Amino acid sequence: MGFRADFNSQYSLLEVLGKGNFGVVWLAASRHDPSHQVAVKVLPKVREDKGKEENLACIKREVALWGSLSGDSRYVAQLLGLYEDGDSVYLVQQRCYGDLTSAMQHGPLSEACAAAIMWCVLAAVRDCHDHHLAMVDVKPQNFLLTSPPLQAPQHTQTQAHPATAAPAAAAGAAGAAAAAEGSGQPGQGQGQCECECPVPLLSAQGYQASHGEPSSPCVVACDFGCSLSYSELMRGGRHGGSPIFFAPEQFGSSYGLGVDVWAAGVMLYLLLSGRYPFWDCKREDIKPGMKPYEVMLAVCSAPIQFLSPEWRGVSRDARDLVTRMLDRNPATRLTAEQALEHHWFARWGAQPARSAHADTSAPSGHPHTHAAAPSLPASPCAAAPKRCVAGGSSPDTAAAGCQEAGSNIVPAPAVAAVPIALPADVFSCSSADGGCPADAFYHASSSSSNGNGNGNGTGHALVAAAVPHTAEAATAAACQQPPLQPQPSPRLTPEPHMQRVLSQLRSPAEGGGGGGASSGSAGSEDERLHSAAAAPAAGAGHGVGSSGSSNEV
Ligand SMILES: Nc1ncnc2c1ncn2[C@@H]1O[C@H](COP(=O)(O)OP(=O)(O)OP(=O)(O)O)[C@@H](O)[C@H]1O
Repeated sequence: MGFRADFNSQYSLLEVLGKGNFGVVWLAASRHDPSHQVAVKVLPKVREDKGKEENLACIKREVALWGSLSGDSRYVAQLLGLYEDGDSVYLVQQRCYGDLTSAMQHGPLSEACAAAIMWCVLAAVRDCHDHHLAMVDVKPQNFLLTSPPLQAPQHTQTQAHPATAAPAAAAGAAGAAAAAEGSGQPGQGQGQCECECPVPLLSAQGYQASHGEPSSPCVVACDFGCSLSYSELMRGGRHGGSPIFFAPEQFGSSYGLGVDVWAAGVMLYLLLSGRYPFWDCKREDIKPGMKPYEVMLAVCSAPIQFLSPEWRGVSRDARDLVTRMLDRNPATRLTAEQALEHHWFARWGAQPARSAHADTSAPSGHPHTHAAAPSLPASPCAAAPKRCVAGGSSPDTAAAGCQEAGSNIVPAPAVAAVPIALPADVFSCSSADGGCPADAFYHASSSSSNGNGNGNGTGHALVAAAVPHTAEAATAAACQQPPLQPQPSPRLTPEPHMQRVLSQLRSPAEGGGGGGASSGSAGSEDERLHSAAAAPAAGAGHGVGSSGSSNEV
């Protein structure tokens, strides 16, 4: 393949970080400088389901797309070196700490946290689009944490998301905090600062780190196996990816870059509520074994609502952004660039107007390669509107309480539903608490991930403060505890052979030219890509059928 053949003399494999469908990701150290640790994805050259040549062509294609992006975007996991031997290919890359699902396992995230993460997600998508590439498989599993996640923080007991705390628990930990806050009514406290976040990015420094030089983003994109270049999109996109993140037009035969923004919208909904937008189930409870047509019906026609308890206390700005990203019309859906300019981000300190972050002097010529740090408030905690503890049973009660506490909470309006009859079980949840039995559906596209890649925080202890005695103290502790320092991870330098190998891979003969598609005029092509004809929702089924309708998702 033209890759270097001396992997073993350059790196030693230390431990398995995770397993994918086709390869194993190892933690490895440089033999010359053992403190230099990297992740290495080891892929077999021969796979049972593919001939060797076909398999190698797929690897080359993905490497070409990834290499081109990672050289230009700081929001994409860095590809540092390419090696091979008789049996395997070794992709040396930036060491990360598990994927975003690990940060979501304790329930919804605060808005501050979700904003920091979503900024990086959208910036990665934008950078892909600047390269005339659709990422296509935007989902939490494909964004890796650049710092070790906070281990199940003790303070979640006092700062549990209002909707995730069972009443009994609320009467205990959160209730005690609320009582001490002065409400005198356990479980009805309001105005709790939303500073919990499993991603170590709560401090002003941390937030800045996710936005500007020189620190690193909190998450970076990986896995470009489903990505499609401009010409591939124009020929009619394929049905790669995870259907639950599909945009309506993706069930049809033609789609454009907008599918990534839709998927990012699904992610944002998930981050803020722990639920998928079109199913009233918690993420882990989604009904297993849904057929593609069932997913399609929901995605194409179910109302986008914010009625579940998790949305109490979430700002109108956040819901507005979700709604605009989940616009079923790809022609009017926000672009990634427009989404980054949404005032929800400005609310958290980012001012990502094109003029603010564009760096047209960047050598690559890509205007977003080096984002300038937006101006920041002194502290995101100080600037942050507070999130209610949902003491009342109705959204109105919670809203009133939050408004008293200085927030802009309003009862959540439902987005108009498209009237279409759906099989009841598409939305049904089977267990008593509204949950469904299993999560097979969600994990269908990465079923063999074993979750080993979360990192154990070795050397990066992020110790939760002692449980505060009052809600005020809890707020203060959360806001004033020493800034959680993202681990400094300066841009690593790709090995010298990378440039040569990547340019070979990008040659037209290799067909890996997605990354090279950035030549030529962007304007009208971009517009077409962003709004490539969507299959009408009601008639979108043919696309699924063509990709094998009997397959479960
Ligand atoms: N650079 C990295 N640093 C740390 N952990 C990583 C890194 N890349 C991947 N991982 C972890 O390794 C595991 C497997 O990753 P991999 O990319 O092979 O999975 P996958 O998305 O299922 O891939 P595929 O479907 O292409 O086989 C995941 O759990 C992921 O969190």
